Amino acid sequence: MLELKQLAKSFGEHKAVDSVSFTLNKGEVLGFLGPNGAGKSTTMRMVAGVIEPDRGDVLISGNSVISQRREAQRRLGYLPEGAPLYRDMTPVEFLKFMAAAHDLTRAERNAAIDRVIADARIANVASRRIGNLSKGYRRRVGLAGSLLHDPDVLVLDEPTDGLDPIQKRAVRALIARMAPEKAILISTHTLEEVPAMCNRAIVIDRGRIVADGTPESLASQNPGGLEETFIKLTEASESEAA
Ligand SMILES: Nc1ncnc2c1ncn2[C@@H]1O[C@H](COP(=O)(O)OP(=O)(O)OP(=O)(O)O)[C@@H](O)[C@H]1O
Repeated sequence: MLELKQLAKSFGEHKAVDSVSFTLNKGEVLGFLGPNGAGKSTTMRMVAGVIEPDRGDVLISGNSVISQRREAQRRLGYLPEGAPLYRDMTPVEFLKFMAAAHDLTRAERNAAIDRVIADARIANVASRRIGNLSKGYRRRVGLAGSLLHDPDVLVLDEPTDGLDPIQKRAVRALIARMAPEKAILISTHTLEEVPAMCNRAIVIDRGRIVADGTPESLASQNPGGLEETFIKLTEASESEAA
């Protein structure tokens, strides 16, 4: 469903993403892990077609984000880092706007909006101004927007950031419900939620993949579990940054 082919992006002299390749199949929920500045968001933004790679390509259900951009984006749901834009809209207005961008018919639109409001649990704030919502609710409005067109592939940049424990659990449950029909790529800094949410994990460091396996297999490599494996794989870049 999702294929990254030797994806690369530099900012000036700095290689943010350095030849990243992997394939994600239906039913896979991939935890995309790495220290600050490792290249996670840059990779996700290239997958979403927000920035162009210097080299490589991304196929979404067989469609290139470069040469078949519209078809590719039709099959992709993307939750960017941070809050959604359009702070002056209400969630319902934002979702109508997103539905129009996806060319949904009026009947499809209304059904889809009802579905994602329920899934993201935002009914109680649906008529308030987005700019006045808490960080967690804004995150959930963004998540609702990414799910509206029922995409094959979901790219979620820190979807549980800013959520309280109850809402984190609700988002994990939603991801688990959607997982069998989709390929889902999730970045997170919360390693404890990886085994609960993901059936595969990739660690990226200085723009390159340094580990790819199940959360259990990565955790079993060290007595301290996933956290110790993560630190060992990425400590060189931490000391470089210091
Ligand atoms: N628009 C940009 N211009 C210049 N440098 C950038 C830009 N976007 C990202 N970078 C740099 O590219 C590198 C990778 O950044 P990226 O945001 O992809 O990392 P990340 O793994 O998502 O980090 P974090 O966990 O902190 O969100 C960093 O060194 C960052 O400073």
